[in-house]
Amino acid sequence: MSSRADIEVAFKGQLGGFPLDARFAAPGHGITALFGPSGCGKTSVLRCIAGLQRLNGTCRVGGEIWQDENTFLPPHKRRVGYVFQEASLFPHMSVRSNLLYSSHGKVLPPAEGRVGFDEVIDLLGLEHLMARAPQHLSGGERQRVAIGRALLSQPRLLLMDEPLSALDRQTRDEILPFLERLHEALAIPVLYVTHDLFEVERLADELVLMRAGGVIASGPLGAIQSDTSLPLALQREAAVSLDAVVKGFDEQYGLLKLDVLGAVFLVPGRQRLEAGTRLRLRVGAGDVSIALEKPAATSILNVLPARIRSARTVDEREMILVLGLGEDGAGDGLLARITRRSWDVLGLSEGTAIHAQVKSASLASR
Ligand SMILES: Nc1ncnc2c1ncn2[C@@H]1O[C@H](COP(=O)(O)OP(=O)(O)OP(=O)(O)O)[C@@H](O)[C@H]1O
Repeated sequence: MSSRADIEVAFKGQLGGFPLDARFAAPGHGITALFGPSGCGKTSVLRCIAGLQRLNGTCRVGGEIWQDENTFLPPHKRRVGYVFQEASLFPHMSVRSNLLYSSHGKVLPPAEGRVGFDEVIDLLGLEHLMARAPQHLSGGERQRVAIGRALLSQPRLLLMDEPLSALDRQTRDEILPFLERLHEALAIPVLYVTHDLFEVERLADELVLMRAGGVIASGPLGAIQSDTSLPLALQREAAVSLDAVVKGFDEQYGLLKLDVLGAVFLVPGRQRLEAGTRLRLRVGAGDVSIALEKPAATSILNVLPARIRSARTVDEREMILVLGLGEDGAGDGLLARITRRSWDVLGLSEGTAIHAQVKSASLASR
């Protein structure tokens, strides 16, 4: 049974003149994003975890001690897979040989707990590229091969350092679904460094917020997104990511019915999806408004019973509210950015039962 503390890191020291003091715990499954502005120390934390940079501290992964006051395992004993911004493939080897590098050119037979060769090829869509040389691959294809090679080294932990930031937007959008599929199919925990909130919203299960060499908060994505004491919820583009399950499809209007905790959303769907498919919904704080009564006639598709969990003033004009979906407010959380005037005119307070009107919610497959 995995627990939140399957990955525990704490590093403290100076990198040149830069003080790093970073401590967090993360579960041994899913994607944990390390998010923060450029130069806040994200890469340095990954390098410390990989054993490539040595600072005082501790690092425990899945019950193994990689570093503590008495231990410092060298990088090759840590079993990490590392994916960098730029894919560094061996130029003289085919895609297939690159993928099989860590198993000395051999496809290992399937075994319990081992990432299978065919599975990786399939998940990353590499079948048709196997005989190619790296110089004949697009940037996105190269990065997919680099991810495959890292996975086939059978890591206990996959470290990804801005794996999409060297790619143009279109290529990034092509790769994201592959990362989402990996995340569904494989049990290897991933620490994913990014300064792109969009990637966090789409991929992360857990979030470690970093600033100036330190960790200001860490925990499940939804909890961090909707913590109004943190900077994320106060940003203009604040949003929550909801994990939803397809319940049905309205053929006539092309609408997907999606279950989240405490509500059912109707969202325009590109295609019919199997009931039970998992999707991620993004709901921006600016797309949610509040009604005390259920509006009798509205063009808004999603008008959802909810309760106000908490509220915080952002500036002289606006407030940010945390809502709990459902009549009892015990479901998933939403953020709503409203004016202070509306708060006063509607006589809102914490605990008030309201209707959340969601003007738009965008979909990403999981
Ligand atoms: N070995 C080192 N010697 C001296 N300074 C270092 C060393 N490693 C990192 N630094 C400094 O530590 C700070 C944090 O760097 P780091 O690359 O970890 O940040 P980051 O959050 O990953 O940034 P980016 O998003 O731009 O990659 C920077 O000021 C960097 O110059």
